[in-house]
Amino acid sequence: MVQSSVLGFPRMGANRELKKATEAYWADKISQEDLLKEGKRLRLEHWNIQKDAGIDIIPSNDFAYYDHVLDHIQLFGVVPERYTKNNLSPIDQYFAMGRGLQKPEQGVDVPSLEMVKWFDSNYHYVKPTLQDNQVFKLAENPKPVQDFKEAKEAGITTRPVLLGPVSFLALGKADRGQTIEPISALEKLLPLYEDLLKQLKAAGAETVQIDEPVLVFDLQDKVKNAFKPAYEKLGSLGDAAPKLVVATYFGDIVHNIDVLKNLENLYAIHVDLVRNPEQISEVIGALGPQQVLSAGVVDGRNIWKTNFKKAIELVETAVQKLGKDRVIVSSSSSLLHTPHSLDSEKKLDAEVVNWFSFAVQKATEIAIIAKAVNEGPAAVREQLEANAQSMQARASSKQTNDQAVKERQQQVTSEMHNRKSPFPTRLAEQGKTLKLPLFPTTTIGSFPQTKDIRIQRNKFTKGEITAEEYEKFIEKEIQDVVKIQEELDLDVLVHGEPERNDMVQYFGERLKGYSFTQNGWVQSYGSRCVRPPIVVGDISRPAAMTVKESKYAASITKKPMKGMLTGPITCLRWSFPRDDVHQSVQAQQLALALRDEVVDLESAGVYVIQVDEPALREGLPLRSGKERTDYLKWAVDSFRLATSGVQDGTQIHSHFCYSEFQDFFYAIAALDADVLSIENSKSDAKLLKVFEDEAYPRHIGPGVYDIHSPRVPSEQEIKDRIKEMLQYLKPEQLWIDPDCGLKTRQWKETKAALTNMVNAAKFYRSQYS
Ligand code: MET
Ligand SMILES: [Zn+2]
Repeated sequence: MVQSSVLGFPRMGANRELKKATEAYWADKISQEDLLKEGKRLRLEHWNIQKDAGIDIIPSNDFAYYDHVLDHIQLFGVVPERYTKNNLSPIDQYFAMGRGLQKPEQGVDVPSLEMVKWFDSNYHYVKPTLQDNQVFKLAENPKPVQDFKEAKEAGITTRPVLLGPVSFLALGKADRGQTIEPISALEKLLPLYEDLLKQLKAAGAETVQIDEPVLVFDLQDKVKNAFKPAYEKLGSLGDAAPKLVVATYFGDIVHNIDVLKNLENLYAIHVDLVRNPEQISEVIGALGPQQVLSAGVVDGRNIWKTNFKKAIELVETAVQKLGKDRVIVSSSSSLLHTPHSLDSEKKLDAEVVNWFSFAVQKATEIAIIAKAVNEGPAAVREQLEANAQSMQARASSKQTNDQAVKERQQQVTSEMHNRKSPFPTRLAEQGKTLKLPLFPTTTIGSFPQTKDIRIQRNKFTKGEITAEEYEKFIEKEIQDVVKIQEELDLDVLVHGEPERNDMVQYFGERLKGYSFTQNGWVQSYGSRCVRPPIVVGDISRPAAMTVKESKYAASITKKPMKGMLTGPITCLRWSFPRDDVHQSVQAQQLALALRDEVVDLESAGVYVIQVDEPALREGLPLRSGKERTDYLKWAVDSFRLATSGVQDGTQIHSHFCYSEFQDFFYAIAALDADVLSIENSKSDAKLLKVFEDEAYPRHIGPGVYDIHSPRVPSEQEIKDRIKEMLQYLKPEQLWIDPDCGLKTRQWKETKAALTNMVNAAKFYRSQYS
């Protein structure tokens, strides 16, 4: 029989209970025991949901209190010494690596490990950080075994999920000052996997899902060559270990298929057939005579209902070649990237809600597809009919098509993508308007989103306060942050974004063509969740979106005020995009809406405008080639279309919260932004060399401190960072700013950190002028 499986389930809970519990724990409001209890409750709830949906193969160890890669870091003892020397409890050590820990009274002050995007998703994982003489050590009572037993006690036999050894290392890096190539440690790491697999088997696990998502990349030879021997070794454990299901997702693996050939001891291979359905025949061709195909046909990355007809056809193709016993129907990836359940959505438009499916519903879809294949369509006739109707209704809905938007798109010309003059001319003009000192200081936009802000916003949403009252409150907030920034003596101010619930949602709510959920939260990193809006139709801007607040902020200070917008690619990437129209079309619609906004800001007297594009890089197709070139072309075009409507004296900034520009530099340069702010505090300043090598002429503010952590960097630390930066960047080119916005921080640490930052900038200012 075809079996149904899920690769992973969202962790947060129906009402983000995990977020609430971890944050309460961090704030010393609940005990460690309470936190662990809540974790257990959530795991059980999620297993039961999947069981009730009819899923045959339910994952365990997909749950994590912060991040599943961080779980593996601790599991294998890849814990840098700075986190081990304070005798923290295991979970405190874990959180210290995830988010840093500063407890002066206990003499603890450690920054977090680096956190980066998980493939091309908006989930972030903590990077395994290795030492030159890395020693691995399997944790006692390993979490995957604990979780398996926990489920078993509750009567559910799960399939534990592990991140595979090759991916674990390939996704890691050498610690600062170390030179180890992580993959070189594979041989030392493998025995721990062997040990772990044996323990899982002893606990009763029959199969294990080993994720090797790096197989979708173009791999370095060293990594690629490491695969076969590693899995020959793990596969050779025979009955001493569970059967291995090697899972890949977010791309095709055809270019790496040779490493999986003739590994007869692998029980199954999982592939993402939503992204790359065409890989099915080659993957089937590479399977050995007993091996099983796990067919990922229900999208783990979006919220659209699965087209049953197509999915069933795909599974049938596999069944015809392999037989029912050698096919598993599955989610394409973990469902981590999709919200928990549609059940709590009471306010969605009735027409639109019928097009959606969240994690709980997707689990049911998987079970239905398996049933249709096993028992024939008649067994699920009603569901199939309802599904076909929904597909039909969406395709022909008025909500998806807007003629005026389409016409405007036809009128876009190539000149609309260019600023009036080249950068040197613009710089001179901007110098006259803005009169900035050397090493200008600024922040990235948001200031702490205090409890009070959230309370007032909630009251406003619920209609408990009037629009005027809310507006007054926002104005007061803006006054406060402007005053604080003036006191801190920052050079380019921001209004602090108090009116924004989220940098994408806020814009989505003001654009036509979008739909919103009440509770569609998706984990972004740690306890942080986002609620991506959903693009359902053609996009346009009925009215100005940010002008009121920015104009007000500019009116109450003599210093330059920076207007703050989210760029077209980020709006698109951090929404759930349509799957019925190419993303380049959606990006251009967003760009046109933002272009109007940029021009309106300028007309309102805002002469510095930052258009954030933190998602630009994550949208980069995972492999080089035509797909990537095409993406870069339309992504860069959409940014330029959005920002090129202004005069030379208006300064366009852009912001990216990552520093890996190596494969990407030309796109960043092609944006033609006057100033870039980038994340840099946790990476080697050497990465900035690319700007020097390429003689990048425009201005750059590499972040001087980490904003994910409450830790306050000292003035000296910031000076040291600036000094490193000056090895690669010219003084007249350098801006001083934090890595990213400060909305997740508290005021106390924010003021302290910015004071140190401004002092460090002033120090260099006096040195160089
Ligand atoms: C993830 S990038 C965030 C940029 C935004 N302007 C902020 O400061 O929050
Ligand atoms: Zn950022």
